[in-house]
This record gives sequence, C-alpha cells and structure tokens, in this order.
Amino acid sequence: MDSHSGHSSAPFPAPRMASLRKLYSPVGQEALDQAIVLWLPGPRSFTGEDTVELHCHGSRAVVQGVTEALLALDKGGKARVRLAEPGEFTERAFANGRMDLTEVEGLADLIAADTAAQRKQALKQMGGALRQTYEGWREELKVCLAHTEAVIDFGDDELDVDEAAYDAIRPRVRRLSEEMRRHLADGGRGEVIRAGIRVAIVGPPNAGKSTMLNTLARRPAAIVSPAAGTTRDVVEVQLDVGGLPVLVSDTAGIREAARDPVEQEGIRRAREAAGRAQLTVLVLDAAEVLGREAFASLAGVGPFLKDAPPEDLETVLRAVGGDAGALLVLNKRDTVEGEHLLEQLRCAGAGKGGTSTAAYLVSLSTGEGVEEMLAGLQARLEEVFDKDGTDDERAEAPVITRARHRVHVERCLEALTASMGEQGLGLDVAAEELRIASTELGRITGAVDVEEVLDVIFRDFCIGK
Ligand SMILES: Nc1nc2c(ncn2[C@@H]2O[C@H](COP(=O)(O)OP(=O)(O)OP(=O)(O)O)[C@@H](O)[C@H]2O)c(=O)[nH]1
Ligand SMILES: [Mg+2]
Repeated sequence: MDSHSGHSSAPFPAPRMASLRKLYSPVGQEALDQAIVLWLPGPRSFTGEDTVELHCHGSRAVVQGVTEALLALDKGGKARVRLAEPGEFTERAFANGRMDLTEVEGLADLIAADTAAQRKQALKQMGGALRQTYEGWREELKVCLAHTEAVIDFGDDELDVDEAAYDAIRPRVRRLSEEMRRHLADGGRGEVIRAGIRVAIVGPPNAGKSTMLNTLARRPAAIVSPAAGTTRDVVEVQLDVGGLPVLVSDTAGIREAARDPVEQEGIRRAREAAGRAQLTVLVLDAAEVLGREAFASLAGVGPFLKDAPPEDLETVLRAVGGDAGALLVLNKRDTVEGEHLLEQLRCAGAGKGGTSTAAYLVSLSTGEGVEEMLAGLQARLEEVFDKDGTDDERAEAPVITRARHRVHVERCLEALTASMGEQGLGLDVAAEELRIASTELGRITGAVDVEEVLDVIFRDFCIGK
C-alpha cells in the first residue's frame, strides 16, 4: 500500500515477516490505520494461494475504511475483488490440496470448541491424525488391488490358480479389516466429546433437582421453590466439568399422582430426558428415603428403574451400582439424622468394585458433602468417556468424530469382508470389492466425489475462515 501511495519509501514487506505499515486509501490518499502486514506467497499459505494479511484495529470505522479501499481496487467492476463467502478460505485450502476433509472438520470443531477435551480432539484431527489413518489404509488397499489386478491380467484362467493367488493377499485384507473393526469399536467416544455428555437430573418433586442444577451451573439457571411441582419443562444447561463438555437437564419431579395435564407432560419429558441421557443423577430427599416414601412413585425414572420399582434403599443402590449410567444423591442431609443413612449406604455396597461411589448424602443448602459428590460426578463422567477402557495406545489413536466417518468405514469393512467371501468368488469380483472399499475411504478424506458433503461441511464456517 505504501509503495503505491508514495507516502513513504518503506520496502515491500518480506515474505512471512510481520511489518508495521500505515494503510492509506487509494482514493484521496487518506490515512486509514496503522497495521501489521503479512505477505504470504503461495503455495506456503493457508489456502495455497498468494495471500496478504492486514491485521487492522477492529473498530467499525477502520474495518469499513480498509474494506472500501480494497473494494475500490476493483477497477471497472469486474468483481475480481469481493468479500469472501463464509468458509471460502478453507474451501480453497481443500480445493488446493492443503487440507483433506477430516482436517477441515477438525478446524471447524476447533473453532467451535468449548472445553479442553474438545480442543484436544479437534487439534489432533486438524493436524491430520484421521487423514493419516484413512490414507494409510487406502494405500494398503491400493497395493492389494494392484496384486489382484496383476493376477487378473497375466494370470492363468484356471479358477484354482486365481484362488491361490488371492490367498496371498487375504492375510493383508484380514489385518486391515481387524484394524477397522477396532477403530469402529470406540464406544462413540469422539462423537460424545464433540456433542457433550447428556446428564439428566431426575427424581420426585421437591427433592432439590433444580437446586442441584444451579449448584452444578454455579448460577440460578432454574427456578427453585418449596412448592412441589415447580419445574414443568426440561431446563438444559451446557457445562464444562473438569474440561469435559456436559449437557445437564433439570426435569419435572416424577410422581404418579400428577393430575394436571401440564405436569403430566412435564413428567413425560422428564422420562424422555432420562432415556436419552448417558448419565442419570437421581436426586432423593433423604428424609423421605428414611421414611421409604420416595421409591413408590419412581417407577420409570432411570433406565435401571424401568422394570422393577425398587422397594428399598438397598435395591436402589444395587441397581445404581450395577449401572455405570447413574449416580444417586440423597439431598437435605441437614434435615435428617444422617449417621444411620450413611451406615446403610456403606452396607449396601456403594463404591464397591473399584468404581467411584455411586451414592452421596449431601445438603445442597449447607454445602455439606457437595464437594465429594462433585468429585464423584466428574469421575463418573470420565468413566462414560472412557467406557471402553482406554489404555495408552487407545488414548493416542485418533477417534471417529462424525457419523459420516462411521458410515463409510462400515461400508468399507463390508466390502473387504465381501472380497474375502466364498471360495470360488472369482478374482474380478474380489478386485471390485476392494475398489469399492477404497472408494468409501476416499469419501471420508474427500479424495473421491465429495460434492454433496461440501455444502454441509463448509456451511458452519464464519466469514474469514
Ligand atoms: N433443607 C434443605 N432444603 C433444600 C435443600 N436443597 C434444596 N432445598 C429446598 O427444597 C425445595 C425444593 O427445591 P427444588 O430445587 O426446587 O426442588 P425440585 O426437585 O427441583 O422440585 P420440583 O421442580 O418441584 O420437582 C426448595 O425450597 C429448596 O430451597 C437442602 O439441602 N436442604
Ligand atoms: Mg425443579
């Protein structure tokens, strides 16, 4: 800009070096801003094309002035200078081979990341972890296919000779299939990290469910009142629990006696939320548990209570302890003589089997026992994330983060299985299946016809990325 305006004799910025420059309008030579200017010649730029970055001040007047100055460079209105569409930079990077589709998706996830776990996963994917996995598999398939085709082209016409030739390739295809099966059996961890774990707070009316939500959210997100039946609708709050993304739902108190149709609908929604949740937090009033009144109305609350309404605390605890998807909170500890209950909890085996304690006696009013309960909740959430037992190798392996990947890997695996199918299948059929398998992997990375997914993937990007 300076070199054209004649305002200074500052040299054209050196490639990839930040330079401090004054920006002037080409119309009237008006000063617009003092900015950092970066000159990034292609192909070593984000898009692969020649790029200039102007790091201006963010005020509306500066941005508008600089934008207008740039658009004014489009002499004759040939639209060679225009504002970028949302996601256009990334789309160009993809079109120029700077990124594959999984890396693009990783970037989108990084931009949208709310928690440390999401950031970690997105960075890994943006860095090419999934691309390397899928491209590696595709390379291996290419080799297998080349061998198969060589036999078809030059081999004997005898079927058993064909078979013998393909038998040499079978172990490689089988090994690849095994690897894919392991990749698919990730318990949906990557998808859960992207979307967040669903936690439903359920229990009878007035037990303190909304107080529980507010405690977790550290703000009065839901209305709390002494009247039973306060919460009618599901109240959802997005939380970061120790770096893990969590979507917590507070629900209407469940009771059989509800007559009011609005309350009945609320209860229906509460059960639905419990059914969708990966972790259920069952909140009971400790005083009622002592009186054993709480259980009668709880049928259908959590997955573990669906079939048999439990009669007593021991039954509930056994059910909760046997189900990694639940946590029992006995609230209003301040209103009961707690020692007896604590003893009962211990006898009923809460915390057995090396897992975190399944039941907690707390007072959400006084805060007693709350810290321990929060630690237990976090431990439970971590279990949900790692439910397939993440050994170190697993933790390092890139995970499937979108249903799209899963569909194509499954189809790829089907084709591989078919290629090793019945004896006497014929080499040309086997080769065709290998080709299908390779195409399916290519669809994930974007090496093969991607038109239909491009819109979906780039739609969520903001302008300027
Ligand atoms: N004493 C005592 N009262 C509590 C405690 N936790 C909550 N409460 C009170 O219990 C009442 C009900 O609390 P909520 O959080 O509204 O209960 P809820 O389960 O959401 O009730 P519904 O929405 O009606 O199903 C309120 O008056 C709270 O202040 C506690 O630990 N001790
Ligand atoms: Mg409530």
